[in-house]
Amino acid sequence: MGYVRLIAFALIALIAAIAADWGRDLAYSVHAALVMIIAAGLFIWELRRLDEPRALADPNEYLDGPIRAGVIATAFWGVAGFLVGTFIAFQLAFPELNFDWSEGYANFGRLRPLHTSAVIFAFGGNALIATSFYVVQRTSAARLWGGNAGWFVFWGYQLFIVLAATGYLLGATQSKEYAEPEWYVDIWLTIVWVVYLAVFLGTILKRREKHIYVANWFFLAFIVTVAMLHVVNNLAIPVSIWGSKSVQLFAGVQDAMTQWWYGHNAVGFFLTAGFLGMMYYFVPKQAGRPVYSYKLSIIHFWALIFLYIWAGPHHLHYTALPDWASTLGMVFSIMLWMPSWGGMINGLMTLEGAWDKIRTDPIIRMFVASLAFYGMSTFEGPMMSIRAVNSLSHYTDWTIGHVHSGALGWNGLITFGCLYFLVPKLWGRTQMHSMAAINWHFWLATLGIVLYAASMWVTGIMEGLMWREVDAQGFLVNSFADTVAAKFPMYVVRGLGGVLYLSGALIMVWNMWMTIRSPQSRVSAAHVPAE
Ligand code: HEM
Ligand code: HEM
Ligand SMILES: [Cu+2]
Repeated sequence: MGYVRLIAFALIALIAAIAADWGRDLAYSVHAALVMIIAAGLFIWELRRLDEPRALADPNEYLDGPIRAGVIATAFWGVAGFLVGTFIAFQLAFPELNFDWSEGYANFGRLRPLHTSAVIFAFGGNALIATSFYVVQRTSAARLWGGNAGWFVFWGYQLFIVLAATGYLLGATQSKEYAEPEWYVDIWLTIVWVVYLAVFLGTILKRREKHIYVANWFFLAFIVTVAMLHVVNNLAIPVSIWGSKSVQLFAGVQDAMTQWWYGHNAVGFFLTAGFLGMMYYFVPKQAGRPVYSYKLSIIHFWALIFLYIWAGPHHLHYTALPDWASTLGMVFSIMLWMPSWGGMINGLMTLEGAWDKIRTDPIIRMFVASLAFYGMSTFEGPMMSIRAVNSLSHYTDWTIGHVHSGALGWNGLITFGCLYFLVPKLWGRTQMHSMAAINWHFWLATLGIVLYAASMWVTGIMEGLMWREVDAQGFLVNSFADTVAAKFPMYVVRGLGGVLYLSGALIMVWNMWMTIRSPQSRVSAAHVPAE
């Protein structure tokens, strides 16, 4: 087995070396060189441990290594993504920050996809992979399936992130929002994702608990649907296998519809279903209370996944898309309000009998605030999907405000709560190093979100109204530049919101570091059924 791997690594290094040499563009050559270095490194590593005896893993212990790594990666990419977000926020306020010397690499246009991918896929994705591996093992009372495949998923996913991020800076993009990576990065992600699905499903199949806990339903829906979305939206033909450029299979409005079917369900399954999986395990655990209603969880699960899939056309109102399709998207979006609030209610009501914890437990407070923002953005979304409302909100900062109340509030806060839950558990500590620091994090993050969302609602509605303002003769009153100038103060406020949010995350990193570093005895990780 060791020799097979040696040969494989050698072959990959060789092919990558040729690809780096023949590469037709910079991003492709740099990526090939990177793959070559990694494969060569793995070759040497494999060679050096060839005749070392392999310690057999104890099948009665959970595989927590990839989860610990995932927790650290989540915090790391979170800070990186928030930092880029804050920087591009200031670039919009102060265009001089698009420096001449970094033009073509670090201007707004290149950094924006870096931000969105870093926060959604690197921060959110690592959080989802780590928590799903944690939850599926505990609720199945079984070790992660597939030996070290969990490690492959972790490292394979980090490689995907690095290829995507460096690709954007070097100019490789297929120009589809949230699906910017080019064809070979997409293929790599597909491989990693299929292994992820296998590890997750394998663990569920060998479970020693009769029931599949509801959190796993949500995680599974997330993994399966993202696989489907990713493959269909990335159907493309490379111009050459020695270059990064590719041509999309679909064209025109069909391509746009495929893209927003993908984009909207990235929200629905990546940023919602997966995170609801987190919610269903960590909120009851931290509150010490059972889930409010299993019946509700099943009803809102099926309603959510059935309705989300149809709502994509609300991103394409007033376009070449036929009216009926846009109406369909609008109707399904409005219906989506109900299952969304079903999830929020189930999470919040789990605290029944433990409401006092909002005052005493900063982690619970994060979960509750997160659910409140989830409720808020899933009320705002259906409203924005109404054609008449969308004619005002579309193209404005209102959309950006909507995005970030969901992303910073719901996804961000729930992830922080989970990290605070996981770090002491995974490193065998009784609790986080500083509870006061969690409190600080909570307030900095919340204030940051409020500044962000409030400023975007103000500029968004303002610019929407300015664009449509006409005088008595029917002429437009404002030029586009007028609206940009009017937005300046609000852009500064948004940037400050980012600074606050980022500072909170830095405090979390310090707190995690202090907790992991502190000398305490390790607790064993043996199976506890249905923990
Ligand atoms: C410190 C925190 C953050 C700041 C300051 C920030 C800032 C920004 C800025 C300035 C933009 C570009 C807006 C524009 O083009 O007008 C943006 C876009 C975006 N950000 Fe963030 N961001 C932050 C955190 C996050 C997080 C945590 C997520 C997701 C989990 C996120 C997801 C997005 C998305 C999806 C977009 C694209 C929105 C669209 O195209 O409608 N951001 N962000
Ligand atoms: C019932 C739930 C939701 C509905 C019906 C909904 C609906 C909408 C609508 C109508 C838009 C504006 C489209 C446009 O004018 O271009 C939008 C944009 C967006 N929403 Fe939501 N939303 C929902 C929940 C969420 C949540 C919870 C999040 C984040 C966690 C989110 C993230 C986004 C993002 C990232 C965009 C910007 C897409 C772009 O780049 O243009 N949405 N949503
Ligand atoms: Cu949508």
